[in-house]
Amino acid sequence: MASNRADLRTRVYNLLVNSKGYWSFSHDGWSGNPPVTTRDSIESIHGNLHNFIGRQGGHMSSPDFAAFDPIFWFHHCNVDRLFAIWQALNPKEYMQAAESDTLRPFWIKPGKHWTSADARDTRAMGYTYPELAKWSELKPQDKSVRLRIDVNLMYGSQAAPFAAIIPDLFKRTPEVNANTTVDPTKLSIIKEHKTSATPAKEVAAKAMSAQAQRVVSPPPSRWLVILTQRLFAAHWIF
Ligand SMILES: N[C@@H](Cc1ccc(O)cc1)C(=O)O
Repeated sequence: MASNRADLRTRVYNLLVNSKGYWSFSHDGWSGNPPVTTRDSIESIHGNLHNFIGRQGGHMSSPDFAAFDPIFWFHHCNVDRLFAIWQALNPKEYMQAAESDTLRPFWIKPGKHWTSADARDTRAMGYTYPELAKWSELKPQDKSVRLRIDVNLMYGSQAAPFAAIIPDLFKRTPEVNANTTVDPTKLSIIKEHKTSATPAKEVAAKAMSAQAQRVVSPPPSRWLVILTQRLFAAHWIF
C-alpha cells in the first residue's frame, strides 16, 4: 500500500485535473480487452485501492467481505469526496438519463426512491466536504477556478498538508472524552447544537439521531460538514 502512495496521488491529481467528461471519469469499462492505458478513472483507482489494502486476495479485494473492514467506509467516503470535488470542477457534467435511475432501496420519502438526479449534489443529503464548503458561496464557475488551485496544492507535485489549505481543520475537531463537558459550538460536525455546554455523549447522541433523520427527511436548511480527523487521515491514503 505505502509503495503505491505517490503513484496514487499522481493518478488522483491527473484524473481531477484532466478528466473532463463524466463518461470517462466514472468507469473503467475500456480497461478490458484491448487494454487502454492512456486513460484512468475513479472506478479504476477505487478498484486498485481495494486490491492494495491487504494485497490481492486480502478481504478488501473481495466484494463479499470488503465492507466488513472499517477502512472500506473511509475508502468509499473518499471516493465520494473525490467525485464531489470533480463535480465542482466540472459542474455541467453528470450521468445521462439520471432522472430515471432509481436508487433502490433508499427512500427519499414514503413511496419514492432516490434517483441519481436527486443525489447529484451531496447537499441534498445534508452533507458536504471541507474543500467545497470553503467555496460554497461562490458561483459554480468561480468555485471551479478556486478549487483547481486547492487541488494543485493537495495533489500536485508540491502537495501540501491539508492543514495548510484549511488551517483550522484540526483545531475544530478536538478529541473529547465521553464524560467531559464540551462546548458544542467547538465541534465542527454538529453545527446545529450551538446551545449551552452539553455533555459530549449527549452531543454525539443528538448528532446521530440528526443524521438518522436526514436519511428520511427533507434536506436541512443548514448543511453539515461531517468529516472528522480520522477521515482526513484516510484521505492521505490517496
Ligand atoms: N474487483 C475490483 C476491486 C474490488 C474489490 C472489492 C470490492 O468490494 C470492489 C472492488 C478490481 O479488481 O478492480
